[in-house]
Formats: sequence, C-alpha cells, structure tokens
Amino acid sequence: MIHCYIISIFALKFFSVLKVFKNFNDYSSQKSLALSLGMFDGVHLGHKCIIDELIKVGTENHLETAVLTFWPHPRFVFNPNEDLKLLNTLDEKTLLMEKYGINNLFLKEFDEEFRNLTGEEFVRQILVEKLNVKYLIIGYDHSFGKNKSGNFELLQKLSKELGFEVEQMEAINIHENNVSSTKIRNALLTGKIKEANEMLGYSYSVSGTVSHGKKIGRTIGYPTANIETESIKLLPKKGAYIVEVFVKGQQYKGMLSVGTNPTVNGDKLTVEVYILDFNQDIYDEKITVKFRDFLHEEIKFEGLEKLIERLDEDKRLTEEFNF
Ligand SMILES: Cc1cc2nc3c(=O)[nH]c(=O)nc-3n(C[C@H](O)[C@H](O)[C@H](O)COP(=O)(O)O)c2cc1C
Ligand SMILES: Nc1ncnc2c1ncn2[C@@H]1O[C@H](COP(=O)(O)OP(=O)(O)O)[C@@H](O)[C@H]1O
Repeated sequence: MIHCYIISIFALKFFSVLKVFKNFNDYSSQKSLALSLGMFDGVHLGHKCIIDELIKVGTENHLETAVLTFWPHPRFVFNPNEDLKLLNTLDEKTLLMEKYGINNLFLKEFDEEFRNLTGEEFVRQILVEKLNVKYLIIGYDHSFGKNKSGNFELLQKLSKELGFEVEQMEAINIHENNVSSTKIRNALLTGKIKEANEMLGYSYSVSGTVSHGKKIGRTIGYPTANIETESIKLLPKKGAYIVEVFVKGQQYKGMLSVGTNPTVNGDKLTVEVYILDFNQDIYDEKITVKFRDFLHEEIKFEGLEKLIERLDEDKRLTEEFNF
C-alpha cells in the first residue's frame, strides 16, 4: 500500500484546465489515463493524497489524470427519501478538483444500466475499453460494482490480463484517526469546526445568494445577510460562528448564525451573516462564507436587549480572532 504524506510537493500548485464529462461517450483522448474513482465528498485530505499520487504517476508515465465520481450521489438512487446532506455541491467539488490539478472529471449518473454492471464488467467495459485507463488508484476501503463485487484483489487479478497498473492508498490519519467524509460531517454537525477544517485541509464553506429576511437585523444594529444555500449542502450545527466572508471580490470578517432565530420567534432555518466594517446593500449578490470557529449554541434570549448584548460579545470575539 502507498503511504500518503500530507504535505506533498504537488501541493505547490500549477493550474490545469479541468474537463468535465457527464457521458463516457463524450470522452476521447490520445493519452491514456491515471484514474481514481469514488464519491470524493468534501475532497478532503485523504482524497487529496490520492489526487497527488495520480498527478505523480501521471507525470512519470505521460498519462492524463482523471477522477470518476457519481452525481447525483448513489444514495439518492437507493433511498430517494433519505435526507442526505453533502460536504460539497457539484460546483464546489468541480472547483476543488480543478484547483488540485485533475485534468478530467467524470460525473456518472447512477442509472439502471450502470448500477447493474458487476465490478469486473465495469473494469473491462468502462475503465479499460471506454476510458483507456492505464493506472488505477483506489482508496484503502474502496469497493465498486453490483453488490460491491469489485475490490482491490479483483483489480490486481484483472490488471495483468488487461494491462494496467493498480495501487491502493493507505488511510490518512490525523491525531490517529482516519480522515473520512462521515467523520467530517459528524464534526460539523457537532460544531467542531476546527476539527472538520483540519480533516478537509481547507475551511468549510457555504455559498448562496442573499435573500430578504424579516428586516429585524438592521433595527438592532446588526443587519444580517440571509444566505440561500443549496438544499443538499450540509450546514453545521445550529449556533453562532466566526467566518470569513467573500462578497464582490472582497474579503471581510463576519459572524454567522445557523438557526431558527428563537428570540424573534422564527420558524425557518436560516443562515445569516453580519459582516464587520461593512455597509452595503447586497441583496441578490452571491456570497461565500468560510467557517473558522464556533462562538455559541443557539439561545432563546429573554428579549432583544439580551440578544444585542450577546451580539456585542460575538463581535468583540470576532474582531480579536486570529484569521
Ligand atoms: C453571530 C450571530 C449569532 C446569533 N445568535 C442568535 C441566537 O443564539 N439566538 C437567536 O434567537 N438569534 C440569534 N441571532 C440573531 C438572529 O439571527 C436575528 O434574529 C436575525 O439577525 C434577525 O435577522 P433578520 O433581519 O433577517 O430578521 C444571531 C445573529 C448573529 C449574527
Ligand atoms: N454589515 C452588514 N452585514 C450584513 N448585511 C449588511 C450589512 N450592512 C448592510 N447590509 C445589508 O443589509 C441586509 C440585511 O439587513 P436586515 O435588516 O438584517 O434585513 P434582512 O432581514 O432582509 O436580512 C443585507 O442583506 C445587506 O444587503
């Protein structure tokens, strides 16, 4: 198994142009591929190790790099009613793949025909015949194909006959814990922002357009931009957070609330950010916030005065935060 070093020389980046394919038949290239497959939700440090290894073997063997992932998430196909939330929207995942230097991204729909392929059929018909894969890298626990019939052992067996190389990556550990998308989701759902960010290798973010709220914020000296996020995007646990805010190409300090605003008897879950040292109308603008630290749980204050006192304290802590 290949060991992964968190800080790789490939982290010092060059930018490549990422090509995105929803259909394998749209892909044609003279060059063979170094490819990895999986959900890559979050594109976290474990995923990053696989990507760095792909780029390394791609460069050594004159191969283009590729990630094959599924969109929408196969769990929506198996359990249509499941309320699964993801670490990345499709845009975010695509941007991370581009930033980390992947050349080709395959976004395969998990349709009837595809999900009936056995592991072996998938390797022969898709990876080898359609995509001309010469180097395959998979994660330490990856299995694929109907009934999860494809795994590292099968790949080793087929690699000799079909003429590709295969490698398995070791799990990456932080503080003796395997990094995984599930662990990052759980860290966010319990407000452990720093832990989540450490496993991601970047600060967790949400983006969306600014919508109209109840206009209470401005009356208490804290106007808050309400962010409409994509419904599949996982939101951290209810509460207040220190964030970085990106709006109209500028960066600001911010304090953000995820919650139902119980003090003003709100019912809808909202994501709202007060931007420090800022006074502009930004309705309908696209904004991004990066979570940096947890401030406090959501509280039902006894009136607006108590809420304002707490917001003053949150502001002081945000100003003092070492961004
Ligand atoms: C950092 C931060 C923390 C907040 N914490 C709480 C809270 O714990 N409880 C609460 O009822 N409202 C809290 N709020 C305030 C509500 O979000 C407030 O009702 C809202 O800003 C009014 O927004 P509106 O103008 O969109 O109606 C917080 C706001 C911010 C910016
Ligand atoms: N410092 C600021 N932080 C956030 N929004 C601000 C700020 N200054 C002005 N705004 C504007 O004020 C709006 C929020 O005011 P608010 O009274 O909370 O109304 P709403 O309930 O519609 O969010 C934002 O959408 C933005 O256009």
